[in-house]
Amino acid sequence: MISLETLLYLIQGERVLLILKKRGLGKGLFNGVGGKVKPGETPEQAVVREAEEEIGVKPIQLSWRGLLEFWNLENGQVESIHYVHVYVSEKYVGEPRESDEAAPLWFEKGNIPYDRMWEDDRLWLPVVLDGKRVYGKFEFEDWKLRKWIVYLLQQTG
Ligand SMILES: Nc1[nH]c(=O)nc2c1ncn2[C@H]1C[C@H](O)[C@@H](COP(=O)(O)OP(=O)(O)OP(=O)(O)O)O1
Repeated sequence: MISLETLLYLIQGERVLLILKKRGLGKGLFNGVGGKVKPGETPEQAVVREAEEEIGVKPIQLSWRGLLEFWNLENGQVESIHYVHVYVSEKYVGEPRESDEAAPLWFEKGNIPYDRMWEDDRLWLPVVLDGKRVYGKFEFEDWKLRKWIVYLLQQTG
C-alpha cells in the first residue's frame, strides 16, 4: 500500500501545537495534525480538512516544509509506503479543541516530548521548527526505525 499523507504544526511564537492521537496509526503518541489525502484532494486541501476535523481550527496560511517517506517492512517485505507532506501554519481561525481523534496541547519549541512521539520525529522536526525545509526517508521494520537519511532542502523563496 502506498499512501499520501500530511502533517501540520501550528505555531504561536515559541509554542507548537501537537495532538495526542486517540486512534489509528500512532495512537497514544504526540504528533502534528494530519492524515491521509483523499482522492480528488490536494495535500493542502487535505491538511486543512484534517485540522478542522481533528481540532476544529481552519489554517489560513500554510507553509510547506518538506516531504518525508516512511517505509514499513514486515518479514523483509515492503508492507506500506507513506509519503507525507509537512506544513506549518502561524495563522488559523478558531480555538483548538479535543475531538474523538485527537487532544491538542501546546509545547514550547525547546520542550517537545520526543520520547512520546514517533522515533523519527527528533531527526527532522527540530529542522522544521527552525524554519527550514527537509526531505527524509525512514525505513521501519514492524514500525521500529532501522535506517534513515535526512537532507536539509535549499530555501527557494
Ligand atoms: N513515522 C511517522 N512519523 C510521524 O511523525 N508521523 C507519521 C509517521 N507515520 C505516519 N505518520 C502520520 C502521518 C499522518 O498524519 C498520519 C496517518 O495516520 P492515519 O492513517 O491514522 O490518518 P487518518 O487520520 O487519515 O486515518 P483514517 O482516516 O482513520 O484512515 O500519521
